[in-house]
Amino acid sequence: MGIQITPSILNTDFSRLGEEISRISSADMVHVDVMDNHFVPNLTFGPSMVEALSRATDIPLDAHLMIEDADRNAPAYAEAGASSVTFHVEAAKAPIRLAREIRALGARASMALKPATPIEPYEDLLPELDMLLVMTVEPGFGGQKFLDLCLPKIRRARALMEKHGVETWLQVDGGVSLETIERCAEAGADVFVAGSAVYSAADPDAMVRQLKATAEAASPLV
Ligand SMILES: O=C(CO)[C@H](O)[C@H](O)COP(=O)(O)O
Repeated sequence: MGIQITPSILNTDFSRLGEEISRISSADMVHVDVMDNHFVPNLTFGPSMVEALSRATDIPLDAHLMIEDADRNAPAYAEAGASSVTFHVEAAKAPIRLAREIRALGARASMALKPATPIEPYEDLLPELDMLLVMTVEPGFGGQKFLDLCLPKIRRARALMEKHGVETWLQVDGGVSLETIERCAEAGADVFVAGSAVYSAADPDAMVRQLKATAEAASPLV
């Protein structure tokens, strides 16, 4: 699949989301940050918004669920039309069963790790996942500073994927910009969420293309 850029719409104008998405036509996916005001101290979208967005664009929706009780709540986002559904392992009681349920509903199953959550206890889950998300900020808000301390985890995750021989995508999310994307790509990430970097640019679509070219130049995978 190569390098993918998935702009986050978290810091856009929610009163005109369709237009905001039409400004990033080069995006590989649209990253939809779902927050429940419990798992994180912020509140955003629910399944009905994902369903509405799926009608507003042909770009696949990448739903990142920062919500409690993922086992019960995540399948609704696959049913709502998200192409990829990411649950947090910290909020899931039975991650393997949940990943299988998401796949059975026709979506890509993905699991996220907060900055302090290690990958090693979950390496046997990798064959069950289409994508692993390594958070590079504390989840909850856009516009935060990239945490360099997460880079070793990205490297370890890539090494574990090679060890298990899986095709799982490795996504990074939080503080990704032209300044930080090279470090993530060099460490082995291949899917990049970028919110403020894209939407604060004068031409968001040109920024998507520039981020992609920068990551491609730095990636050992391409
Ligand atoms: O998951 C998130 C916050 O919890 C956002 O996707 C992320 O922070 C994107 O915004 P930015 O690129 O501005 O950091």
